[in-house]
Amino acid sequence: MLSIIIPAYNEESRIGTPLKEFRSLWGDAELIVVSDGSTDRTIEVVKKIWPEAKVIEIQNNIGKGFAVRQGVKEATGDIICIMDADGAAPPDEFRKLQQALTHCDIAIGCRPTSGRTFIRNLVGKCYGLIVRFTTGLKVKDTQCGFKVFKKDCAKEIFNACRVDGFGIDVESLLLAQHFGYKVTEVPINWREIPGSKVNLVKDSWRMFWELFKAINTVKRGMEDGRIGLSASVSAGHN
Ligand SMILES: Nc1nc2c(ncn2[C@@H]2O[C@H](COP(=O)(O)OP(=O)(O)O[C@H]3O[C@H](CO)[C@@H](O)[C@H](O)[C@@H]3O)[C@@H](O)[C@H]2O)c(=O)[nH]1
Repeated sequence: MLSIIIPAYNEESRIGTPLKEFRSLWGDAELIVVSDGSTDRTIEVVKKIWPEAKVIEIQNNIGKGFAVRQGVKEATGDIICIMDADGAAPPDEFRKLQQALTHCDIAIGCRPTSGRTFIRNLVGKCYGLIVRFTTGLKVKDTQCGFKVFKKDCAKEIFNACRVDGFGIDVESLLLAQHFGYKVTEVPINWREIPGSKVNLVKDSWRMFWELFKAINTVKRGMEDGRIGLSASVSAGHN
């Protein structure tokens, strides 16, 4: 079974299209939408299109990372897909990531760079370089909002995650690297959808701070034994 987790903050105008598209192809999936502090009709739109959806509503706005962690806790599917609410990833791209899971634990979309504004591209490239330099991660597109995990691996990783904002994308991959999970990047089609919630000034600072925090959390977790090799990897099941 597939669980789809969507962190959503004031997404009434964007979430409808991807929900309709995904429902037509993956209608049996368990959909979990996590909204923290949305002040618009996001939840109504979700319930109208996908009445069986599990909706987690939190009163205050905390951030995408916090929302994703709550969603993963609730997920029961064997495969967990975490995706953005804007519908940038066409639904049939899921097949490519699902196929990749036959030889890895985490498959993440790798987006074409066309379609983004110059400044967004520049900030994204600088952030990516700093991430690779400070963490040794080999992943090119850590921030892609379309990622698929095997269930146990998602549960272990997100249970150890601590950051609440957009830094979760890097923290989860950093933990995957430390636990010894195999990550594959898969080139996917992508549609740039207007209406991003990312504030280039405020969120960039927060993402750098969360990168620093994630590196430290992993380091401390390894020192105190909270973070070690994953149970399945150390048992040789991988
Ligand atoms: N629950 C919740 N969800 C949030 C919040 N902030 C953003 N989100 C959700 O996070 C997703 C990504 O936000 P977008 O508004 O679509 O921004 P984007 O520019 O397309 O995001 C890109 O950059 C982010 C930062 O690098 C990436 O995290 C994201 O996956 C994507 O690549 C959307 O589903 C949005 O609703 C929040 O505070 N709470």
